[in-house]
Amino acid sequence: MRTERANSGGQAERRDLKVVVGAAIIRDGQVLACARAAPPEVAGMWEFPGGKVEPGESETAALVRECAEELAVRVEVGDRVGRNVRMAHGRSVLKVYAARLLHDDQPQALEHSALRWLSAGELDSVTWLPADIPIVAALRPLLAPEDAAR
Ligand SMILES: Nc1nc2c([nH]c(=O)n2[C@H]2C[C@H](O)[C@@H](COP(=O)(O)OP(=O)(O)OP(=O)(O)O)O2)c(=O)[nH]1
Repeated sequence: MRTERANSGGQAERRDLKVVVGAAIIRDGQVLACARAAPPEVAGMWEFPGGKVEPGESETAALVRECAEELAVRVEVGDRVGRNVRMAHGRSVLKVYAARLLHDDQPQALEHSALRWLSAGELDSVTWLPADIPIVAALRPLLAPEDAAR
């Protein structure tokens, strides 16, 4: 995405803002959380499946592609969850969308070290990447209050 901002001299300067999209895949009132396998600084922290939107690609198409690459699932992308979260000193922005699995596809951890389905009461049981924290708060009301199996 191209944006403009004023530099210290008050002049507008162009810069590229990278968009990272994440899918909050909800099934039976639980959201799919994914543990990053790399890089080492964030390995073991939890995120939504997704990644960078490629040039010319829509955010929806990027989510469909990333979910297929990372989890081998087909998804339908729904509404935005939470706000835009600036990352990397403002050079990128995280946007999360609700999504649902299609055709009874079962997620596989092709690129993550673990996958977990979390109810609202379980959202705090994992350490989320810092940018995800405001998104997780917005997600909470969309989920079942607790693990239905308990
Ligand atoms: N996918 C994803 N990335 C997130 C989340 N929260 C968060 O801070 N990030 C950060 C981690 C990374 O710095 C960046 C996304 O990078 P990525 O490695 O997943 O992107 P990608 O799949 O396009 O990977 P690559 O082509 O650059 O290897 O956004 C999240 O919930 N999901």
